[in-house]
Amino acid sequence: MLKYFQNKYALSEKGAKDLFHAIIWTIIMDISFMAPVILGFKFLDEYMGELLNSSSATQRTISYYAVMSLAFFVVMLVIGLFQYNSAYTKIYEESAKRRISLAETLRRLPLAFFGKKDIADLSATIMDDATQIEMLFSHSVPQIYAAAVTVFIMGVMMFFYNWQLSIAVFWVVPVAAFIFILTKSLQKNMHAKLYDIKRDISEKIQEGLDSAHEIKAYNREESFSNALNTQLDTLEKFMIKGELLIGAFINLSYVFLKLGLPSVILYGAYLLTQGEIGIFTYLVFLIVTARIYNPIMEAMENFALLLFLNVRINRMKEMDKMPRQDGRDKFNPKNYDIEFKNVDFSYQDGKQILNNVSFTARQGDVTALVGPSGGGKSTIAKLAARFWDIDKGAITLGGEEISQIDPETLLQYYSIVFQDVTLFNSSIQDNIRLGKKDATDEEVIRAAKLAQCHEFVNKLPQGYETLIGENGEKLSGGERQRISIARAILKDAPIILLDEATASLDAENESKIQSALGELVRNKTVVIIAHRMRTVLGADKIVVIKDGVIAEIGTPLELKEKQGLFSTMLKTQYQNS
Ligand SMILES: Nc1ncnc2c1ncn2[C@@H]1O[C@H](COP(=O)(O)OP(=O)(O)OP(=O)(O)O)[C@@H](O)[C@H]1O
Repeated sequence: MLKYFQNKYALSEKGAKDLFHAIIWTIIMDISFMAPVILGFKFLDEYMGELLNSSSATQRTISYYAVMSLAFFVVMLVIGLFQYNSAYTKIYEESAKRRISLAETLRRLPLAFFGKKDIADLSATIMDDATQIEMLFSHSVPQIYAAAVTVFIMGVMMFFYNWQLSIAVFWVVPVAAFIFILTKSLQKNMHAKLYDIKRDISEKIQEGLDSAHEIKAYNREESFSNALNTQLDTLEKFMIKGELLIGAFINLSYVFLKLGLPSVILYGAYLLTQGEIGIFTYLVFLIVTARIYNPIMEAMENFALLLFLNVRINRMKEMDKMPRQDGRDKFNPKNYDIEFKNVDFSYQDGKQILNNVSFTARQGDVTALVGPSGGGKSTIAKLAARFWDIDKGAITLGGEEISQIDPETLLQYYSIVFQDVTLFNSSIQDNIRLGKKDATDEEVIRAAKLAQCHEFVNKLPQGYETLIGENGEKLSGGERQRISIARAILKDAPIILLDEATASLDAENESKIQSALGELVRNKTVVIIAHRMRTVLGADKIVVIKDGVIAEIGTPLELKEKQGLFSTMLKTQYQNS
């Protein structure tokens, strides 16, 4: 049973146990709620009997039942507390664990995953789905199981009490359940589709927020909001259609359930007139019948919600299956040479991007990756830092395969300066300090000076304390890039991965960044994605990548003399400059 809960609802072992306890306590609570009715009848039975017999015990009977009622009240209160604790407190604890485990899954996903995968989808799974699941587990799941067991127990008791009237009470249940089950696959499909539509809408909104500048700059506001409105219209129409269709079926099954009470009234009256049952039995059945359908209806409503839960749980299971990156925490490479050995690689879409790539980037050398756009240069740089795991071959650092090293441990040895600099909405000082969180103010300023930041920072109103806005929006492109270089200088990692994207900068900014880079790369293993031939000519080794394979490899001089792709690129760039 526990294993079943674990698999079906993606729970931890403890979570499955807690759910089981919650169900048991809800059953006890449901049954205890029937107790006042039974007690009431017992009282009426005795009291009326005593009244009719003019017995003197009436007063004692009232006191006895008053004490019993009080005792039941206390017992129900205690049961209620246990039920609340098991169904709510424990389930919220499980939910907190679930969120942490999802976050842990995210932490273990390949870093590059976050570049492509929609963040809206991931955050929806962690926050929204986890909240919905939490609600359903505390409010619905225990109630469904408990209702089924409670109604079964009550049914058996009633059957033994009077089987003929019990048939009048329960004949409607299988009919209503049958109609309800007919809608199950309809509801399942509807929930899955609804979930997809909602996800698309949140992705669209996220996209709008991310590219608000571009949308404005290219005057796309109208077409963007039209597209969003169309999606919202689809959602509305789909929800109305689904509600009408499913609502019709569900109401039909409720109507059938309600037929139970008239059945008992009529059939009971018949049995009464035939003298087969007494008035007391008739009344007991009438009152119990009036109550017994409520848990069944509640269970049906909850069951409908549960179908929605499946969609969300499947989404979580999907996330659990994503490729995780694990590895050793302990790593002391004997040197910082990075070696690619016959590496094949494809992204998740399966299209092969790199084919049999082999080269070594030696410690103390600058290794430049050059080649036509889309050839695979950035992919190689990202693979060198284990942003993704490769399909074939090996990538080693200091002779050890990086696929065996925990990514967080590995990244301690890297400073990465890519084109798309990410800055945080805090002070310049904090943004630089990201490179080394315990750096002193002096160290931060030293790195800023080396990265040619000090001058522009001093001109800002609050200097290093100046808040730079979302992703550094208050800074120029060159300034943002120099801050990211300062960060890398502060980190002082032995390996530098650098996307030298300075082509679009003005001459002054470019030369400033050049001198900052010169400082950064001194005596390190440097892999640079080079766009300008000036940098390339100073490199120790050039690797020319075209269509995912190494077209040429050698020193600048060797490649110039070879008169191949590199020499053509060199000439083209000189002609254009
Ligand atoms: N996350 C990704 N998922 C799927 N394909 C990708 C992903 N990133 C890159 N690609 C594809 O891999 C190929 C190589 O891309 P990459 O960015 O490595 O090339 P590049 O040589 O650095 O190009 P550029 O000089 O234009 O930056 C391209 O065809 C690109 O479309």
